[in-house]
This record gives sequence, C-alpha cells and structure tokens, in this order.
Amino acid sequence: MRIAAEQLSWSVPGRTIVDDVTLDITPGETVGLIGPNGSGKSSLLRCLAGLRAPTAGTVLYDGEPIHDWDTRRIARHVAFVEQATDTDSDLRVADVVGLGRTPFRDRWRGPDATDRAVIAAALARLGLTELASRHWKSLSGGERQRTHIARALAQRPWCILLDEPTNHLDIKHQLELMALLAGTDQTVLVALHDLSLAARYCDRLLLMHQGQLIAAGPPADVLTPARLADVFEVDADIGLDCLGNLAVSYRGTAPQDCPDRPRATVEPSQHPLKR
Ligand SMILES: Nc1ncnc2c1ncn2[C@@H]1O[C@H](COP(=O)(O)OP(=O)(O)OP(=O)(O)O)[C@@H](O)[C@H]1O
Repeated sequence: MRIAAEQLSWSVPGRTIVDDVTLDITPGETVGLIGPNGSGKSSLLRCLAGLRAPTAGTVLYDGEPIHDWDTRRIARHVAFVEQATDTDSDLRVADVVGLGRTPFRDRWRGPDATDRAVIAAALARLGLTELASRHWKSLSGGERQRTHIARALAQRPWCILLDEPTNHLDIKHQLELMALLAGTDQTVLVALHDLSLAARYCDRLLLMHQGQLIAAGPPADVLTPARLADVFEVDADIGLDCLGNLAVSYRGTAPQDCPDRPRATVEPSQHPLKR
C-alpha cells in the first residue's frame, strides 16, 4: 500500500509543528524517518496514522484521502507502534498481542482459530512465545516493546508505522527487528535515532528538521557530513563498516557558530518532493 502526504501541516496555537510536508512511500518500501529531538517525527507519524487531524493538507493511502475513514477502517490498513505505549496492566502478553485482532472482529466475539494462529505467529516472530502467559506488568522495557510490535504484526496491516521501536531493545533484538522490517512486504515508515541502523536497513531516509521534511532519498544521499553538522549539530564521518554498510562515526558535537562550515539545509522551495 502506498502512503502519501500532500502539503501536510499540524499546528498548535502559536506554533507549526509539522510544516507543509509532502511525501510518497511506495508499496513495500522500508523508509526511515530521521531528525533531531523535537523535529516533528512523532507528530508526523500520528497524522499519517490518522490519530491526529492535520491543520492543512491530506494523508492518502493508495491515493484515497483518509480524513473520512473511521478508525476501524484505518486500523485494518495501518498499524502504529507508538513510543512508550502503556497497556492495561491486568492483561497477559498474548492478550496484548490479541488487541491487534480487534479491528477484524465483532465487539463481543472472542478470538477465533484464525485470530489465535495469527497471534501465535506474531508472538513467535518477536521471540515472545515463552512469555505469552506472563502478565504485561511483569515485562522488562524491551519485552514490552517487542510485545507492542507483535501486536502491530497481529493486525496484519498493509503498512506499519513505528516510532523509535528500537528504544529499550538490546543490540540483538535491534538487529532482528530491523531485519524483520526490511524483509517484510509491508510498507514501513520507522522513526529512528540510530543513523547507522537507519542507513543499513532502510531503502530511503526522510530527514525532518524544525517540522519540515528537508531531504529524502537513499541513505548515502541523505546522510552527508555537512547535513549532520547542520541538522544534528554533530561532527561526523560517513564511511563503510567492515561489512560494507554505510556507517556514521561521530567525532563530537559541531559548533553552531562557525561561519566557514558548509550549510546543508535545503530551502523548502527546492525540496525534491515538492510539487
Ligand atoms: N500537543 C502539543 N502541544 C504543544 N507542542 C507540542 C505538542 N506535541 C508536540 N509538541 C512539540 O512539537 C515538537 C515536535 O514534537 P515531536 O514529538 O513530533 O518531535 P520528535 O521529532 O518525535 O522528537 P523526539 O525525537 O524527541 O521524539 C516538540 O517541540 C514538541 O514539544
């Protein structure tokens, strides 16, 4: 499924937080959403997931504006793994994953054989089978995060939006999750802070800065030292790791008052995705 946004903005009184964002993610792509703290990634994801009504512009799934879709219809197409989601503490892990089946069944009907098979597959995919009957409240941060990702998979969505899903995960689970996202046929948009992880597993990167989408393209095009200095305020080298993957090495923070440093910010009017 194709996800697009046309001139999408979201504002609060006195401030535009998502500013005139136009993007187009093709079916099956794995796209990384990067940008410093407060650049608007979560706000953009919430607009794309239909959880927040944009102040201006449109979100389109396969060319169809979603503003008049109800939440059930959206949930049958898109799963959203938010940052730090909380869940009713009485539930067991399998029940939390089972919440992903809610859009597909009548309110009063319990899980059927299909639901149970989908839930079991999602638990297995995230390595949670042995934790299935544990109480949610007893899980570690990483186990909770994996449970929410399994819940999203149980939705069997066409698209998955994830907001920093590698938070709390150890390195093995970070690599496993990113390989899973890169290997799925579903369309994936994933907000990430680890730029090397983003470069390694994503087909394309979208770079947010101060609410605007200022660059989009293959990781090697988006991640340049000048842009990292300008947007992330770090002095970094971009090279290849021992496996030949693009990797970012940080020398330290970059002084922002250096007049000789190249500026990398793309003017909104020159943005490659602007029509
Ligand atoms: N409801 C709101 N009211 C006022 N300001 C808000 C609201 N929601 C978000 N913001 C502000 O908008 C900016 C963007 O927030 P957002 O959470 O989208 O950024 P982010 O790129 O996801 O950041 P992070 O990397 O820290 O998670 C932040 O400065 C935040 O404080």
